[in-house]
Amino acid sequence: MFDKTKVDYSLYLVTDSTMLPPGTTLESQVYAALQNGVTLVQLREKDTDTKIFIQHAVKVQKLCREFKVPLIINDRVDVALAIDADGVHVGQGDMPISMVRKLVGPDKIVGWSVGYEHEVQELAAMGPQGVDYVGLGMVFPTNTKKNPKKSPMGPRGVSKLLDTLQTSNATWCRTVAIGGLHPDNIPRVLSQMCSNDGKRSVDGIAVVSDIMASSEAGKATKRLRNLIDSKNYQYVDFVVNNPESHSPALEKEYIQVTTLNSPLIHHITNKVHYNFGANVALALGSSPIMSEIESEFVELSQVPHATLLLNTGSVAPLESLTSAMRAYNSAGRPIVFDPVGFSATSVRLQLNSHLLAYGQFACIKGNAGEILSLADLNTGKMRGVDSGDNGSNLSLLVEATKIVAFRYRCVAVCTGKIDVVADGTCEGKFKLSSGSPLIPSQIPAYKVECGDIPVMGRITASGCSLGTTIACLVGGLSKDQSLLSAVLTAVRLYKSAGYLASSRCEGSGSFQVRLIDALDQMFQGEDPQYWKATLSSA
Ligand SMILES: Nc1ncnc2c1ncn2[C@@H]1O[C@H](COP(=O)(O)OP(=O)(O)O)[C@@H](O)[C@H]1O
Ligand SMILES: Cc1ncsc1CCOP(=O)(O)O
Ligand SMILES: [Mg+2]
Repeated sequence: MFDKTKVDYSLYLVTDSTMLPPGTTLESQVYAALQNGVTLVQLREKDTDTKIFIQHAVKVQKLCREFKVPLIINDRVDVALAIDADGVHVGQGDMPISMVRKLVGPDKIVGWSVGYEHEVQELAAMGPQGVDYVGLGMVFPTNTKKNPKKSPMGPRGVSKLLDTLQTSNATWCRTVAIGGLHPDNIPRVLSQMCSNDGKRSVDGIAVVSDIMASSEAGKATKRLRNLIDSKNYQYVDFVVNNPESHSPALEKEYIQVTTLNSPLIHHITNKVHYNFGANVALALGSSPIMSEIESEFVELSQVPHATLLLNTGSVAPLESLTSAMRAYNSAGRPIVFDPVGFSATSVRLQLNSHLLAYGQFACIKGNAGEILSLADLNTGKMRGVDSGDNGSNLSLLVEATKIVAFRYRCVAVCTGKIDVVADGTCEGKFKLSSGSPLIPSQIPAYKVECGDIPVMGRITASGCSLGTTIACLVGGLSKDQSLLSAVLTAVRLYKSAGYLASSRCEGSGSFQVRLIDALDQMFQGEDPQYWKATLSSA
């Protein structure tokens, strides 16, 4: 009998014998998985005759006992009782939890599939005698569930369910994330799935096809085991921690390295920003390419120092944006994300939420309306792409920027009269079960300001072109330099250039030209007095 309070949920194999590769059996796959680090097994064999199901269950149970790993039976409470399994897992449409518990008794493990906050509240109301753990999902679409009833929730959706577990004090209940989890997304989702209080992350992940459909199930399991145990998600090929303190001398070094490396800045952006963005990149010693040609994305992402600026102002097709994101994430190259008009329309909200669910961004930048919306702190709906009345008090904007940085494990930038920068990367580290290395309020945040420069907010693509500036400095990074410092340098450079240009222009028309002049001069020149914007802790 297992002490169900001591179950290790970290790597949960859910079986499916419909996807076995030739030459393997259900038992051989389970055995290879048990040998290489699976910590819990669920026998889930839909549409199998009871007799055959029981035959498999007895064999698998024997294997699990050899490795001291609990065996959970999916759906079939009768089979679980018949073989004295260690527990049972039921879905929302299966036998009610109260009946399951009555049949299996208090010591067996009872698991429940959960996808909505009200289902979490329901389990919380049952108390500890109800559900012992929940399968949260589906995180992403998966072919092991026919006609999924729910749209994929992504790591953000799981985090919301973790929030509900926290707010409903279901402290006893453990959690596993399930649905479309594979090596290319597991580190990312493990680093992003966390309650907003920073205290609870998932206790593990459930996988199906990566093991069951693999002709090398043992090797596949070991790879998953290593990803989970690494507790580290280094999503770009330079450091995401920030050992050095920021200084003008450091900024000069970052500018020099950008000039030296002349990063390729791949823009997928809105039509308004095209020309302006390309010229800003050139002024900053970088090499712009504006391309929505999907068939060249992988090739572009492999160019040394390639960086993607994903700006959804006039949205390109979702498939195109997603494939670009996947290419740069796979290449370990940074993506700067500008979700223009994030909540202005349901189309934009859905598109940007999809991108946030499927990709990792090095930097997410937006105006006050966009950042407040991303942090679920926007009282109203954005009107168009402009920030709206961003008279919101600075402390709210700082809080929102920290939340965005925390949720998406990136450096977040909120623009306005005062720009806010927050580093939620937590040095790429994550923890199972016990939340995040940092909670939102502990996220380091900075202010960059240079007084009121109204003209900066009155030209279009000025925010977009800050995105280009950030992409240039981030793209130029060498291996031992830090993401945060590159973003801080970009924001201070751009704000200072805006100040300089505003003192030279005759109005918003000439401001844009003067801005490029100022960027060009400041980037090439040695005049520290141009760097008027101040950086301070927020
Ligand atoms: N009133 C202002 N004073 C100083 N800088 C500003 C002001 N308004 C905007 N900016 C700067 O202009 C750029 C665009 O900011 P914002 O208008 O918030 O973004 P967007 O163009 O995406 O709506 C940012 O670099 C920001 O720092
Ligand atoms: C006007 C407009 N419409 C779609 S994108 C865009 C430009 C937005 O640029 P920015 O975010 O820099 O103001
Ligand atoms: Mg903008």
